[in-house]
Amino acid sequence: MIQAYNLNKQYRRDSAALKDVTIKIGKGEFVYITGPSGAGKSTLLKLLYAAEKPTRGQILIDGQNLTRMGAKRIALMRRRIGVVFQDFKLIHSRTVFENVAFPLEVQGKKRYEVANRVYQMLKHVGIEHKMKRYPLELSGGEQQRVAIARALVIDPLVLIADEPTGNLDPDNTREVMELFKGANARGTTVLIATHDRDMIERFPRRVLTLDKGRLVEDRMP
Ligand SMILES: Nc1ncnc2c1ncn2[C@@H]1O[C@H](COP(=O)(O)OP(=O)(O)OP(=O)(O)O)[C@@H](O)[C@H]1O
Repeated sequence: MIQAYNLNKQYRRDSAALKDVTIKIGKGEFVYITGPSGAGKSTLLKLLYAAEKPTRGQILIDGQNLTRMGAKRIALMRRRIGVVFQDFKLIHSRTVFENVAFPLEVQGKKRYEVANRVYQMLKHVGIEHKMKRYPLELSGGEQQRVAIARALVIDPLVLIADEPTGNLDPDNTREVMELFKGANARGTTVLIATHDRDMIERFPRRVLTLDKGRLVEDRMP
């Protein structure tokens, strides 16, 4: 599903955020990316969802070479990737419902289908009673669930989450993990960057460890 070969990323000439990272992640896998602060976790994810370009190396997603795609094809590929950011990146001027509807509208789905799927997804993450509220009227855990609903509503091929539980209490963390596990059980490949050792121990899965931009360990549970 995801193949990355000899990925290098230099934001500045004199330092590399990623050095020769090669990874293969199969369809339906659930993978953690861990490592100390500054190790390159967010950078790796950004390359995989094409928010940044590698300085060197190749990325194939579902057999398609991301590094050779033009802007249009990248936009099409992005529609198949759900991303959950640590700071949620919800649109504050839109309601919860509108935030989750957005990726479906971009796909050109019909209005009744959008309404139906958004409602089902909000119910799934347990936040349908707040669908008319605006993001800043919600707690951090609630906003996180909206962000997850927005990522999952498109039934993504790949779900990418950067420190998704960084600001959550243990109960919310558990619920978020259940949502990710559910998406994974339905066939979505899941990639999570995290510092949270507890989470990895509680839900053991494959762990890729980065350190100073290098992949230093690839461990199966
Ligand atoms: N936009 C940028 N411009 C310049 N340097 C950057 C940029 N983004 C990241 N870096 C540098 O690249 C390195 C890797 O950063 P990255 O954010 O990928 O690490 P991380 O493992 O996700 O860290 P954290 O756990 O603290 O979020 C760091 O040295 C960081 O300073």
